Amino acid sequence: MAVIEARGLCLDFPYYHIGARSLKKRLMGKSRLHTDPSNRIVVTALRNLDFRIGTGDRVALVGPNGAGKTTLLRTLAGVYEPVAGSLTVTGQIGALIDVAAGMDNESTGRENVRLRGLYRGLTDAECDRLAEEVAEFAGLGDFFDVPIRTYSAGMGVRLSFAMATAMQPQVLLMDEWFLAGDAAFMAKAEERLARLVGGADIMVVATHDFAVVRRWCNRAIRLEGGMILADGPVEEVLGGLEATA
Ligand SMILES: Nc1ncnc2c1ncn2[C@@H]1O[C@H](COP(=O)(O)OP(=O)(O)OP(=O)(O)O)[C@@H](O)[C@H]1O
Repeated sequence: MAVIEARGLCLDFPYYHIGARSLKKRLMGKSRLHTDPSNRIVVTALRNLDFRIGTGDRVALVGPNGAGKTTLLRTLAGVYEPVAGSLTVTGQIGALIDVAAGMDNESTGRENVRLRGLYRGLTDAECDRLAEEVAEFAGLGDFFDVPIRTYSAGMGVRLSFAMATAMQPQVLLMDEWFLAGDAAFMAKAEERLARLVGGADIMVVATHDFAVVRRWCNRAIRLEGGMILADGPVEEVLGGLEATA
């Protein structure tokens, strides 16, 4: 059974390159910036978050630009380490967050898929099958056997999507880029996405698109300034957001 539990979760980003004292003074008036014990400026991206997400929850992270949605997703995926509080994620994670995350630019599409499969503990034959399956869905033709640094943005999305959706996770974490494919690809992708979401115990998606929230989610967490302003059924949380828009 999959569970995500956060207690007093906090995350800061240090700004290493900001050294000038006058600049520091100017920035310090802003509420999310402060200095750490080493006198570096840090921005508080997530503040004191408490929540529990359990099996069956399809959660939308909503809120304005800079609210902390992507940072929270990446923290759930283990990309960032909290600076305070605790976070427990039980269940195998599948992340559709950064298109190129975990990919080697100099390797081909096929090599990248095989590497991912080996990392997940698949046998050689299973990796071959996985590569064939991804190749067919991504529809990259001969480009599947060319280094991925030569891919266009759309080709990168196709490969990442096909790869990320080829293995069923228990905890599915998604940023809204999955909607960015071309129309023909998305028509094909939607069915696969629905299967992936249906097969996951937990889904968390960061999005600005209320239609996406209403279609795919049963719960929404509203973030602003790195804090949780509301957490509950979709209509309740979106209603609060629409009222303040
Ligand atoms: N790598 C980073 N280094 C420094 N600050 C960062 C970094 N990533 C995010 N931040 C800061 O953390 C805060 C939250 O950003 P985040 O990207 O999580 O917001 P978001 O809600 O996903 O916004 P958007 O809707 O614009 O994608 C912002 O103040 C941002 O400037």
